[in-house]
Amino acid sequence: MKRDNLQLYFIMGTSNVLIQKPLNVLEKALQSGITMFQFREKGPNTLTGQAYENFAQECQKLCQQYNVPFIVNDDVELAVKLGADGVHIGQEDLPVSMVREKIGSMILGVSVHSQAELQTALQYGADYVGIGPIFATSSKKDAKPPSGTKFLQQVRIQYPELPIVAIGGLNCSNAHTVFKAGADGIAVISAICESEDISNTISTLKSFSILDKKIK
Ligand SMILES: Cc1ncsc1CCOP(=O)(O)O
Ligand SMILES: C=C1C=NC(C)=NC1=N
Ligand SMILES: [Mg+2]
Repeated sequence: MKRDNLQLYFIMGTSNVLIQKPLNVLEKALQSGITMFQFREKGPNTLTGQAYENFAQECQKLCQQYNVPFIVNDDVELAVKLGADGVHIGQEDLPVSMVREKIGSMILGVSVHSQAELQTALQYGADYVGIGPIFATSSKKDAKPPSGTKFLQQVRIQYPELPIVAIGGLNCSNAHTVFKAGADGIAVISAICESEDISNTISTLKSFSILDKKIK
């Protein structure tokens, strides 16, 4: 995984897409240039069983067509079964050590909210860390309170080379702040799922990271 893969990391499940069809939203996002995708089918009235697996497979197929890494949230078994490009786990999921054993050299992303959680993630060779929620979000029911960019800045200073993606309430009007704080990329759900113009939203979100590189 290259740090650039994290630039615009789209996360979606059926519960995040209100009107359009989830697979149409994903295809549009892939055509518009997302750089990584996370399958996150979680929460009330989401797909289960064979339908769940089929949906994941459809998403994976689309990502393969556009040569974009396909990451599975939480469900390590599914990721291994599908031969996904990676998994993303939180601290409440399987212990990071066990996951690394199960997935071998697949991409391993870990959510971290504290120095202790960061050390655990690094100890077991996380390929990237997810830091957030930066701002308030309604896409994750059990999200912790918004942390702002303080912890993000701290981690960047401590680990200049660590791939970091910021997440939580990110959109076209605030994404620039997390790139300035040192994130390699942003992870978004609603900014894309609820966008009136997905390609415009995506090109705007991506512009901040290129812009910041020039400014730096
Ligand atoms: C999965 C997750 N983890 C921390 S916040 C969040 C939800 C992000 O969704 P949105 O981009 O719509 O705020
Ligand atoms: C909670 C999360 C934090 N960060 C990322 C990238 N994905 C998640 N599901
Ligand atoms: Mg989780």
